[in-house]
Amino acid sequence: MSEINDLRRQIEDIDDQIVKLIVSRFELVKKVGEIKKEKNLPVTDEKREEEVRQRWILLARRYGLSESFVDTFLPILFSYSKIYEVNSAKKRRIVLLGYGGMARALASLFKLTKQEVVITGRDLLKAEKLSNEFNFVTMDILNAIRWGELIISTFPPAVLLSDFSSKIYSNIKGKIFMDISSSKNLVFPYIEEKSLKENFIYVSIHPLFGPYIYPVGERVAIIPSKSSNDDVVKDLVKFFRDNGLYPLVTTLEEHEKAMAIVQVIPHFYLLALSESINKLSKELDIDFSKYQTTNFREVYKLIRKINDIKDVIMEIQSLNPYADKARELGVRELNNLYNELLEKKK
Ligand SMILES: O=C(O)C(=O)C[C@]1(C(=O)O)C=C[C@@H](O)C=C1
Repeated sequence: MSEINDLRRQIEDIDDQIVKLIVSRFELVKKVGEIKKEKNLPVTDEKREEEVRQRWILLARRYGLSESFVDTFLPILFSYSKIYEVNSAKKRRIVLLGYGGMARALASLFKLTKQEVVITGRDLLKAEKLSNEFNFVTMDILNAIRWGELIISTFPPAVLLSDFSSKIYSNIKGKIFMDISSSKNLVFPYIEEKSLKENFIYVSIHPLFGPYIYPVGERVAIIPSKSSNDDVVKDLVKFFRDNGLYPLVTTLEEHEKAMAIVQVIPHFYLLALSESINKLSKELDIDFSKYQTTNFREVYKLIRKINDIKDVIMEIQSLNPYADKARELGVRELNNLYNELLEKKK
């Protein structure tokens, strides 16, 4: 036993050093973040991440560490580096409409950059619960939009198109309003028209990440409308960059096409895959959880994630204008593969 204890003491010594070294690394990363902010550069530098990864792989080979350790550890290290890199940004009066997962993700970023945030919605108790999590403030909707300067709605499309939201649109003259819908085909023209009529500035955004906190370095698509000019867009690009995201200015059409590729098809396959796995395991009467391969574990993680946000996923499937085309193609490709494999058997 004393031998184990002795070894454990040595392990603890090494842990002390690892933690100290990681913190020293973060201190340096923080300085990189300050320079990037001065130079208006985004937090994420994918090219540099690949360079760092290649160095780590060489080191791993030299010292006999498995490469899979590198590929598991480095993404975690990078994601925490990015949190350290986000500094306080110019203070804006931000109103978050809604208190779901995406509101929480955005609130966590605004906490890092020390923004002034009011969280509101139809249920003020729920709004208050989220506000308390980040030490922000809750007000009723009308007071909040009177106070705010940037209004970010996390409401679903049906709410954005309702009389309830019309009341908001008619009380935000001169302010910037953003929605975060994944499919914008219905809501964009509707809010754009409202913005021209009610004299507010509409810029549609789509955070390209899920409802997880501290999404530093993730992308956000920005879609200008007829009521926004170049200065507003430039200001928002800087705003999102300073708040730790990677802004991408695009058009409504390009956005919807891109989402057909990166959301509609993958979600469609994953939902079908989820059902197929469940049904086959029942039919064959096998508890597959005992037999998870590493790849299966990754795939199943994704399946669980998308099942958690099934409402949003079904909404995208029904609202994206290219969804029918994407799904038809998806089914056709499955059939082709099925036939190809059948042919091989003959
Ligand atoms: O070198 C940089 O630019 C950093 O910000 C540091 C670092 C890292 O942790 O090594 C973190 C994030 C970037 O995406 C790339 C690399």
